[in-house]
Amino acid sequence: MTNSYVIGVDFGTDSVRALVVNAQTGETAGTHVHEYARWKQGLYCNPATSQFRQHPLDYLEGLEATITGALANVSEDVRKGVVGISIDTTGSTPGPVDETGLPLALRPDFAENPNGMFILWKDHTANAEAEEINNLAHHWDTDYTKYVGGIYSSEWFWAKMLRTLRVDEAVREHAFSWVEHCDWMSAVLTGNTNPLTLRRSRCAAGHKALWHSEFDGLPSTEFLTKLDPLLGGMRERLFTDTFTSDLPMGKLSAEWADKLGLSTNVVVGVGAFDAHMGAIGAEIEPYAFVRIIGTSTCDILMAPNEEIGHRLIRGICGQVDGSVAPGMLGLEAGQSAFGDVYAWFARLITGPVRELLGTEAADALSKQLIPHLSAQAAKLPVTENDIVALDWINGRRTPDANHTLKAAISGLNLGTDAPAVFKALVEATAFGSRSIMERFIEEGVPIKKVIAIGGVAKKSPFVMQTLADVLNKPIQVASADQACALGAAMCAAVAAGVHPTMEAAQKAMGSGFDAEYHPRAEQAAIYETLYQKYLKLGEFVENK
Ligand SMILES: Nc1ncnc2c1ncn2[C@@H]1O[C@H](COP(=O)(O)OP(=O)(O)O)[C@@H](O)[C@H]1O
Ligand SMILES: O=C(CO)[C@@H](O)[C@@H](O)COP(=O)(O)O
Repeated sequence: MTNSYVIGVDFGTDSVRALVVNAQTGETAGTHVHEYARWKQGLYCNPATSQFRQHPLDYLEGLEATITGALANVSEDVRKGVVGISIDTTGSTPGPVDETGLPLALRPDFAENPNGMFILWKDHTANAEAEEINNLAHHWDTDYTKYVGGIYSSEWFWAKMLRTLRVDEAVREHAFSWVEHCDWMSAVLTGNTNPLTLRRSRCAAGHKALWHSEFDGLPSTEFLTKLDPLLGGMRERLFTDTFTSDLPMGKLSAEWADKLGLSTNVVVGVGAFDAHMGAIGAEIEPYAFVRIIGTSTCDILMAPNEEIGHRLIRGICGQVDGSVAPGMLGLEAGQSAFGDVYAWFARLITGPVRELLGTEAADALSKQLIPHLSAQAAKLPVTENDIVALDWINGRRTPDANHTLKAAISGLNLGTDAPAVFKALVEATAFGSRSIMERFIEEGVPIKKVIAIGGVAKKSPFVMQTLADVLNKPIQVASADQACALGAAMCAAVAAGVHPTMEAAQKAMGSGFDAEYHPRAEQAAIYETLYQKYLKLGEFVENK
């Protein structure tokens, strides 16, 4: 049998990667990673106001660089054998586009305007708009938030669009429609970016844009214009149908086939979010809880529609038929900051070093800091009197989204040193994870196993052991270094017809697990007490 190959492209927060994978065996034939040049310089962002924007040129450059890079050293047989490409991205990361589907920032008049760019998932500039959406939805005939946990978040599509239309007259005038990053990227490869006809992802639409078949698609025009007359006509300029990622978006355009050195017969699959395709790559199965642990966490659970579909799960990021695999309910939750909590602490320490001793010293320190703090923190005993911290440094995504919340650290004294604070921060991220797990269980969704993927899961045995102790459950870490890109490749294999179902693609292409963390009974018992303290501190901060 001749082998066919598929390409999975994973657009993360800081970088994008592509994997060329044998669709029969799952073996990697080529890979390439690219960092976003403008993002790396901090352009168009202002962390103090929670503004995080990404320029579409960063994405286009990354798309070309990663695919050509991943194909650079493969044989001619492999290149000719490529039959499909699928893309995942972060989300909700929407941007305004003109009538041709061109992101406004690609027009000369918007080239430097952050409001014409993609609004990254972690941008929380639309807190007020999210609150308005919640207030209106909770008093409307149909509560449009019911399938997204009952709370709309400022990380999502409508809040970001509404806020941008309000604050920027030029965008208001020129934004014909809006697209999610995952939809635009896949559309670009097909050459059809027309916002009225490109195939929109079920995953993005259902989890972030309040799309549901029960609502005949998006919320009604009455609802949207009541929210703000600025949204008048927008429903018609968006979409009614949505598509699951087993389906093709189209075929590679002549322009991109030429750029990438591939054929125009290559199928481009419908896009989805990184976490959802990552869950496929991590061989998700019903009631497995897959945690993508990196800058943030995104937690994905999949359950048969007939078993959970009738139940509304409170405070999560949505339950969407087909957001992971067709025919299954995909449930999403997560933490707005996980590794970002550690990154913040590292910046706190390296910041003055950078100013006083220069970049070289700060960079050298920065490289070693988290591994060093982890090693030191791992030596500390776990006691009931330890420092307790909250992980809400970028607000709380779940349970019960609230991005106005802030983090806190309690229990410091003159003896507290950096490893002790770092340990408390790691525990805080684990307690945040525990509260998500508890919510699923309280709502009647059992968790049969925990699987982890993502940078932190791969890099930090200390964090993973702490997490296993706090959850008091074993955690399996998927072997794939790039589980999201591998999941995208599996989706491409189904969209291109190599495998009939996601399950079949997982079976053929999955790479299993290479580490397992087991809870340590002594620490797990102490963490029961510390978790109660975490909940109490959270209650205090939330209600003060
Ligand atoms: N050794 C480490 N231990 C714990 N966290 C780490 C370590 N190295 C990096 N991180 C964290 O990993 C996060 C990046 O995760 P990664 O999965 O690589 O990226 P992304 O979230 O963009 O996909 C950063 O927030 C960083 O603080
Ligand atoms: O929220 C989602 C998906 O719904 C993620 O895209 C978001 O957490 C970003 O993930 P990363 O931490 O950059 O991997």
